[in-house]
Amino acid sequence: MTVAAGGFANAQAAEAPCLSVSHLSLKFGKGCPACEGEHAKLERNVCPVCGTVHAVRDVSLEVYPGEIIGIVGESGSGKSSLMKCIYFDQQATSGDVRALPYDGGAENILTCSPQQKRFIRNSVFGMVYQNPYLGLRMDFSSLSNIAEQMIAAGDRNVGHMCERGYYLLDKVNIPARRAKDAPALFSGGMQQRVQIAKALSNNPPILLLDEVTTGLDLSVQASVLDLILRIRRDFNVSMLVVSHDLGVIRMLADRTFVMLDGQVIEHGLTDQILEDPQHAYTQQLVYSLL
Ligand SMILES: Nc1ncnc2c1ncn2[C@@H]1O[C@H](COP(=O)(O)OP(=O)(O)OP(=O)(O)O)[C@@H](O)[C@H]1O
Repeated sequence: MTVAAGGFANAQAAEAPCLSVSHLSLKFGKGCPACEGEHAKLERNVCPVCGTVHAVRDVSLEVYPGEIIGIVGESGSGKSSLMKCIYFDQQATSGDVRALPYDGGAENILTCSPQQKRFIRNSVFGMVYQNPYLGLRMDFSSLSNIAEQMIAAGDRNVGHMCERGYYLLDKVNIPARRAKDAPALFSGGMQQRVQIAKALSNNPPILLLDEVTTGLDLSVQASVLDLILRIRRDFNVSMLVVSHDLGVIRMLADRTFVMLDGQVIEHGLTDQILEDPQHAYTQQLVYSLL
């Protein structure tokens, strides 16, 4: 198993996407002839005949090195399910996902063994959840949270873990004097910053961020968004950012995919989507932002 950390050295690799998702689908239920295939008839994302929920339908996207891709859509559109499938929190029903940093993208990582998936989760991806309770051990110190992630990737050098922990906490603006405090004692914005530091522990080339600013005060939200942009610049990581808030996507994403009822209904450069939305739903989203 090999992983190229923190971006790609040669120009050829920089041309290739670091993450490719092809025809990814996730359904809850068995499906039936009425809801499968090209002429499927669904009510929103639900089959009116068998009740199967088609949470993600045939989604394809590519993320290039150093790029931030935004996924936007209303609640229930399938954004989080898509992210969960990529990070193996949820088993996709079908599809193909390749990560260039993992064996040069030779394998569909959805079909990897549990051991390979653990490696990919620890070393190729860094995950930041909306709910910090999912990403952090609230009663461990912030330093221990980072060390835990490094141990999971095979690091056993206490000095190295400590050094990296202080370095990353400093990068996310957590002062050294709070490094031994548990995240349970921190504000929501600080918890998200510790989650970001933990996600960066093993220098993963791809960060996955799921509604990371939802529920935070506006000023705290702005500081976390600034931090994310700084992290992209300093660590040269690619990011997949999920949010229901087009304002967040506008600030972060180079390209944007709009999801509705499990499908991508529109995608393009974020500026293009904002200036000239084509789909009626995207137009509604954009006008509500003005
Ligand atoms: N375990 C499950 N069983 C059945 N349906 C599910 C399950 N998990 C999710 N869904 C459905 O899948 C669809 C997509 O959900 P998902 O959470 O991905 O949406 P979302 O766009 O991320 O919305 P939110 O931000 O509210 O989570 C929704 O219709 C949801 O009800």
